[in-house]
Amino acid sequence: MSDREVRSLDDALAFIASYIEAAIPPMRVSVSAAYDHLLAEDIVASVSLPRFDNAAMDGFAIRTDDVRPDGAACLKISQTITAGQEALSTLRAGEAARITTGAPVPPGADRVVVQEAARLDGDQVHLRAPAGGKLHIRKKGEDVAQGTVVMVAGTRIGPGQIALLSSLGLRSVLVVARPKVALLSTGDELVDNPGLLEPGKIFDTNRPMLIRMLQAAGAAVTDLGIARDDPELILERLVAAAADHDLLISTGGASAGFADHLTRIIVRRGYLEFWKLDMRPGKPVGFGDIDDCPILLLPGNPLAAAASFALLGRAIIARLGGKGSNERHAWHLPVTSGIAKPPGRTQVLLGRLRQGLLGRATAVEPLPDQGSARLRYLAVADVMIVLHSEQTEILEGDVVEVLPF
Ligand SMILES: Nc1nc2c(c(=O)[nH]1)N[C@H]1C(S)=C(S)[C@@H](COP(=O)(O)OP(=O)(O)OC[C@H]3O[C@@H](n4cnc5c(N)ncnc54)[C@H](O)[C@@H]3O)O[C@H]1N2
Ligand code: MOO
Repeated sequence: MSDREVRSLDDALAFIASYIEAAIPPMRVSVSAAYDHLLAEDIVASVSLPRFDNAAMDGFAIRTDDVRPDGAACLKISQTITAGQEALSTLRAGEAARITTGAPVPPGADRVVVQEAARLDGDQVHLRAPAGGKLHIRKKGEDVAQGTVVMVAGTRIGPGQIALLSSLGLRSVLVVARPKVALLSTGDELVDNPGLLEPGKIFDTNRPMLIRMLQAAGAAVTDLGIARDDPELILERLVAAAADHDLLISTGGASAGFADHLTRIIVRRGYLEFWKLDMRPGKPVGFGDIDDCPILLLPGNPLAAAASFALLGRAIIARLGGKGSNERHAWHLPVTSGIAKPPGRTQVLLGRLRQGLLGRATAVEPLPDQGSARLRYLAVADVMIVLHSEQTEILEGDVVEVLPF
């Protein structure tokens, strides 16, 4: 496809979907190392949970047949079973087994009576087990039946998923490998370390922000630091990183100025597949490859970098992880005030969520002062509002697409 054909955001996403054909291969990791990864396989329970009938309370395992009609029973304590032991002998008529929570219920027993309802008397126990009372037995497979699909591919592994995987006794799981992304800031004006700034310099804003956005998107980030506006130096850094990364991302130098080198650099070692989209901010965004490694050129203005990363960078990373690049993780919410927008381009605005009951977002407030170089509202925003190319006048209460920041 030539760069002429890719003009809209949708064209760009379709291009990315066809360009990145193969996902990076999934990897097998231990259950604990799978934390925060996406599962790359369905998990089928190879065992039942609970694995065996066990006591839900500390007390006595009994046979209901031994309970008198008035709910009382006097039984001989024939065995003691604690959690971790095996229940070997069958409970016979007239017997009770002293048992702890989690211990296997002996064959023959069909009920556990809590110790608060029992009184010991030598090797006898007097207890009350009225009809209709709780059985206090956790039955084998009542939680998870063997053969059930308990997690599907694509699930993000959090603490709860780790709990279930561990309970099933899995040693390892197949997860989507984190795409390795190298990030480079470009610009003579940029300085990294807080301290005194020489006249004309500014602190790098984009890289610290993008590192976190990349990590949140599931990437393993290599920080390539800042490169001066020197084409040879920028090319050298990108070529070196292309060898062992799945994606390169640059910020700055993406537009048309005499010191904007990125588009010219790329064509020396690869292709510029598309450049400049009908989108604001983020218009000068570009995509291509260097030594067969895809590269995303983000514009230098911070909001432009954030918006184009949210729309295109996340799509590339999702694609590398095996997803369709058009499946954006977005919400839809009504806006609290109207927005005027020219047709024919995608527009991204910063927004703040309005929370309703239980912190649920009920609406989104478009924030003012949306110049793409302005920083103040970046710290107030929690989302980006994406207005599509065909949308024009958005009225208060109209539902819009909202992306997490
Ligand atoms: N003649 C034209 N000028 C510009 C155009 C255009 O089409 N024609 N497009 C404008 C738009 S839209 C954007 S967005 C910017 C994008 O420019 P570049 O990607 O070439 O970025 P730079 O020129 O290097 O920087 C732009 C701006 O952003 C600041 N910057 C850059 N990197 C960082 C960083 N890591 N942290 C903080 N700030 C950064 C830089 O100092 C500039 O102020 O171009 C417009 N111009
Ligand atoms: O696209 Mo630029 O991103 O307007 O600021």
